[in-house]
Amino acid sequence: MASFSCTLFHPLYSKIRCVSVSSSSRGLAIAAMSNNGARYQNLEEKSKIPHVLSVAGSDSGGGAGIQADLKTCGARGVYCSTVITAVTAQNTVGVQGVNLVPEEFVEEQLRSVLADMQVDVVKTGMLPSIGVVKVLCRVLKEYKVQALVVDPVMASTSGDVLANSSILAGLWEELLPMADIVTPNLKEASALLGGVKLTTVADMHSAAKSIHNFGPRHVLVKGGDLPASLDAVDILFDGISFHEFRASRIQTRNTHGTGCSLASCIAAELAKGSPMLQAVQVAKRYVETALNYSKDIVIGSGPQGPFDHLLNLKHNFPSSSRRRGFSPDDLLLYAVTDSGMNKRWGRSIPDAVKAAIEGGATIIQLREKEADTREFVELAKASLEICRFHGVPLLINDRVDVALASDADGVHVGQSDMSPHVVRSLLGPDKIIGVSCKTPEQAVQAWSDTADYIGSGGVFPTSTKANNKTIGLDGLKTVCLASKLPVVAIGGIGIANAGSVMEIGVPNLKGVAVVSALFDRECVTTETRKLRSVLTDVLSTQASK
Ligand SMILES: Nc1ncnc2c1ncn2[C@@H]1O[C@H](COP(=O)(O)OP(=O)(O)O)[C@@H](O)[C@H]1O
Ligand SMILES: Cc1ncc(COP(=O)(O)O)c(N)n1
Repeated sequence: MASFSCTLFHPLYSKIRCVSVSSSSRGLAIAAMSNNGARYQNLEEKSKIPHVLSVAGSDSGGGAGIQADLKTCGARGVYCSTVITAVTAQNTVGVQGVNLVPEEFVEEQLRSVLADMQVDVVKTGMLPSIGVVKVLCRVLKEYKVQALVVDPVMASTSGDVLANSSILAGLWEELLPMADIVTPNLKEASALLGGVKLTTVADMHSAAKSIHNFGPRHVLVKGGDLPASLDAVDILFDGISFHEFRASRIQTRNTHGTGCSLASCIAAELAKGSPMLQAVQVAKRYVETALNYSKDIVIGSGPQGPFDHLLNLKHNFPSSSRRRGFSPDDLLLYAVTDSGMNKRWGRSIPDAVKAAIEGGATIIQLREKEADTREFVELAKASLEICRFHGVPLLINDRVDVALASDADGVHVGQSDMSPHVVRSLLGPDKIIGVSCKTPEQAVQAWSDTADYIGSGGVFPTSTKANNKTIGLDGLKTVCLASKLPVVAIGGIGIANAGSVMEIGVPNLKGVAVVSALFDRECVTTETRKLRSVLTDVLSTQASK
């Protein structure tokens, strides 16, 4: 094994550092580091967040080990600190190299974190030598934590050895008796039991019971590798009863790191205060969802890829139809669908969307006041496919749930709908949020509520919205002048008056939103094309001034 030349691990490094905290008690360490212990402890009570310490190896491929633990805890809303026991050169093909961190430096990392950082749960992964196991057990005896989760990592799924059998004695005699749960896969369970063959769910039951004799409070034997099993079955034994956790087996090559992620998710749930059974249940569901979500992503060319812990990669970057960011110019010709009108003309909503885009609409909003939720989601998904193909953003009127379920590009809300601030917290930083505003005060509020644009109107009387007060061109201009956000005008706008709206002379008025003038007509494409040409003429006149 290669030796370390990196300064980080140089023995001198510890000498030139400031005095380390040597208190053996977490509470004492915190008080010692504060000028005002009482005030600090008060703060601790108020803002304490669940904290998992992962003691594991680094996986350069980012799918397993420390990297999986960090991502899993992040996804579950739990803070994760790390003690690195080994650095591996690893990818989707296998493990090309392993470099061990010296035991003394593992100990130094452990003490740094445990003395200071209020760890709730310790989760262990790759412990590459008996020396590291012993150091860990010694240090853990000094610091009280709520729970210890042991994933007895011995080999990667590619079959490469990450810890040899010399660590077994340390597991049997010292670590397992301290563990609240140990989570071996079939091979690890077999190794812990001296090489017995495990090929059925019944074998998993008896293995869990035998491993329990080493002293852990719970044993979870994972069946990800159970041959010929349609489901992914895991067996938990708590010393009295067996519990079976079953998930459908996801057909995917992206299962690298499932074991690490399951264990760190259990640790995260325990840190939040869940009982063991519930923690395992949530963790199992988390892994299944993440695998299902990322079953088709392609990272690396080897036989085993990582999965998407944050359930986000595919979401944000569909390879062929990636959505670009929002631009105020998207507001130029804003088409708002109305199911009643389209039905009258014998058109489905996706057909209406397609026709509007072909005529030159630059953004689409689905406004469905009558559709059932399930139908609305399906309409949104079908419309989104068309919008993505043409690079046109799709927004949903009012229904944040439908936007989330369909992965639409954003939501438009009114003054009595969910606050844009809350919508933002649900949709995240990338989605587009629009707000209807009639007054300058509402426009200012929309900006501080993190909206992307405002819709202002009704500019002219309209039959589309009952009891809607009109603000006229003067009202529109007042709102635009107060707004730091781009504005789209709405309400009774069509080919005949769109020019007069765009000519009110405020630079942040970026376009017109139209319902009846496009969709209460026989040919949506023709009407959209005519309106687009009016708007293009206004823009070119403005540009030439
Ligand atoms: N293809 C799959 N579909 C669904 N769940 C799976 C799949 N493969 C593994 N799991 C689950 O992932 C978790 C980790 O199991 P396993 O892959 O056996 O561990 P390890 O990564 O330690 O080998 C278990 O809950 C297992 O049931
Ligand atoms: C650093 C490190 N720790 C753990 C694993 C096990 O993960 P898997 O069984 O999914 O290969 C790994 N491959 N690398």
